[in-house]
Amino acid sequence: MGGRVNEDLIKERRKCTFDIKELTHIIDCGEENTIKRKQIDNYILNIKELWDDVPEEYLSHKERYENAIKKAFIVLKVLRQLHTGNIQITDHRTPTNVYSIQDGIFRNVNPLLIHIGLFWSTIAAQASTEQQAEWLQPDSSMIGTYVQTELGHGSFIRGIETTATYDSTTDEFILHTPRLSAYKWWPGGLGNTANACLVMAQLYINGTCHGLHIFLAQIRDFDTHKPLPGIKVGEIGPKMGFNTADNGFLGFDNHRIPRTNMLMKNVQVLRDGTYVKPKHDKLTYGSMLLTRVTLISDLAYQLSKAATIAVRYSAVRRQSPIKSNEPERQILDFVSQQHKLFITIASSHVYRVVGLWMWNSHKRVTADIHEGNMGQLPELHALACCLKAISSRDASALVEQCRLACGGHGYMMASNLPQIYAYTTAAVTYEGEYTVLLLQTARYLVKFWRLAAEHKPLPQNFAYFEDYIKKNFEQWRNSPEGIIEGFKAIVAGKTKAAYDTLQCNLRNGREFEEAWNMASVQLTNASEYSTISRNDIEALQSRYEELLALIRPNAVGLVDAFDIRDEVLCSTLGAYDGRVYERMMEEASKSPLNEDVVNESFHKYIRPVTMKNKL
Ligand SMILES: CCCCCCCC/C=C\CCCCCC(=O)SCCNC(=O)CCNC(=O)[C@H](O)C(C)(C)COP(=O)(O)OP(=O)(O)OC[C@H]1O[C@@H](n2cnc3c(N)ncnc32)[C@H](O)[C@@H]1OP(=O)(O)O
Ligand SMILES: Cc1cc2nc3c(=O)[nH]c(=O)nc-3n(C[C@H](O)[C@H](O)[C@H](O)COP(=O)(O)OP(=O)(O)OC[C@H]3O[C@@H](n4cnc5c(N)ncnc54)[C@H](O)[C@@H]3O)c2cc1C
Repeated sequence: MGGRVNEDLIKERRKCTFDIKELTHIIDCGEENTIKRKQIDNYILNIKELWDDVPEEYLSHKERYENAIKKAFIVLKVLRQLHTGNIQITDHRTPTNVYSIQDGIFRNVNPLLIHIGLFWSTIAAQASTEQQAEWLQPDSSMIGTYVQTELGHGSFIRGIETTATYDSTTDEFILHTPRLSAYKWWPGGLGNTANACLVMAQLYINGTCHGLHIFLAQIRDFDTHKPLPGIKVGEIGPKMGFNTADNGFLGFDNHRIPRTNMLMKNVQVLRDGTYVKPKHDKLTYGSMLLTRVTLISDLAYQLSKAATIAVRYSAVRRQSPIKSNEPERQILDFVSQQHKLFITIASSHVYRVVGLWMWNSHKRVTADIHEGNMGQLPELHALACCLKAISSRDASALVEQCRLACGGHGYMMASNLPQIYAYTTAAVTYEGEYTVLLLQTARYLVKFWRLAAEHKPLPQNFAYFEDYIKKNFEQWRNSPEGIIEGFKAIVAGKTKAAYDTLQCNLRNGREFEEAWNMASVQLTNASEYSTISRNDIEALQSRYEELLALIRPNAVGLVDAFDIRDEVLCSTLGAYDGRVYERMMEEASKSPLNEDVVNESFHKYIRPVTMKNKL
């Protein structure tokens, strides 16, 4: 759409007091990354076949999938070309990767997301060198997915019922789905797209269960794409979002795979059935750990999209004067509106920085694990669980806040805010449900509180538990250091309260697991523990309002610095030029209900009723 940029946005950009490009480079971790990102953006966004004539909301469930799969294979080809050209596109230090561009191309989810993101990365992390050499071929026929969750079990994966039984006479595993609740249910791309999968199953050798292991299984013929004998596979149906992801179900009827299809980097089953244990029980859960870490950055990016849309719209939208004799004001001038939006911008930066830090920590800990040192794994797991849970919950709440901040127009699909919300809120559940993950972190904290309570030595990271016990916390100070101290007090107080309840339940004769369940609200909820006083809260509130006023002239500059192209934002409300009403009218004209001046239903159903008495 050509035309002038909205006058209010022009003024906002003139008001900005910092160098927008400089912030973009900081967000991208350096100017060279910004340049690389823009090159990839240009390259991909110039592929004409990736753009829709009809907005995808008007397509049927089947058409949506077919449209998405067409695009997915164009993108896959590009990915392979870029890889061949040695362009590193999967570096999660920054959004300088092809994943962010996909948001625009699919306006939904790439059906190959799990193939690209989880299938290959799990093989790379958990298959032996020989297996990798065989499977990780650039021209592989495999389109895979990650198949873990079942109808009956998602959170409690030890309860998974699919079995992989070793048959030493044929040197094979027999994959089997013993009952309905054991059907695999949810994996992305499983419904129609994948011809292979990594399946999580209980390993049985000579009648002994060795717990969960990962197996590579072909499920469809590479040539005809028909399900192999003994495989029942299909798609699970429409969802709140993720509708192009063909999430699927899968059942095995004594399906045989070679022994060498178990992922054997960390654990092995030998030809004679000997089981060689891994160095750490939970290395099999490594893909979940990695995806949780990756998600923090992805959620930061979703927040930056929502903030860009809502802030630009709020600068363009004028409604009601503040003083009665004044013209109507930009809704961005209302302090309550600033409160809704600026927190979203800030949260995006927070999770971007934390996501990057976690990504680097993951790299470091993985390198240690390769050297046989598992020492840092529990802390990384505890942090990843907590941060994935909190970032997804915050992101979905803030995206929804941005949608509401756009009033009625935020309810339009063409604003793209409903789709961003549907995408973001799914992350609260998948890859470890919110409460379940918080309880994993609580388990870790309680362990160290027990050491503190028993006056045993604590690692440096937990020294503040001891400070709390000795009442060494300083009075609240309104400064970054003071805020960190305040958070430490909250964590220590919260952990102590939960620990005390746990102990009390145990003293009352409860078994540990039951006592844990009874304390679980305290284990997950924030509590009132703080060194902060009522006066401090009032001081903080007025400081906060001062800061809102300080940010106000830079609001549009701050979201421009996210540097998200219109083709990726896909929003009538958030485009760079701010021509909101023109875009809304243009989008409305695409509705199939506007194709005929009089819809045929009028003659069939309306007219016979409304004209009845007049005939
Ligand atoms: C890469 C490119 C992608 C980029 C794009 C990103 C966007 C992605 C978008 C969409 C993707 C959608 C993907 C969705 C995929 C899925 O959802 S796959 C399925 C995921 N499922 C889950 O996450 C299940 C959650 N449940 C669990 O993880 C486990 O059941 C549990 C951890 C809750 C409990 O496991 P359990 O075996 O029962 O352990 P416990 O007895 O509770 O604890 C035992 C000890 O093990 C430690 N531990 C647990 N997990 C880990 C781990 N991952 N790593 C290290 N350690 C672990 C735990 O702390 C206990 O330690 P202690 O005994 O010492 O206390
Ligand atoms: C969009 C989407 C994509 C997905 N993609 C994949 C995929 O590619 N591959 C795959 O294998 N899976 C996938 N999943 C499945 C996903 O990982 C699971 O849905 C998720 O792990 C939650 O498990 P659940 O559905 O069993 O929830 P449940 O565990 O049944 O949760 C229901 C409620 O019970 C509570 N609860 C459960 N256990 C406890 C406990 N111990 N203590 C306290 N409360 C508890 C939860 O907090 C929640 O409130 C996907 C899911 C979605 C929504």
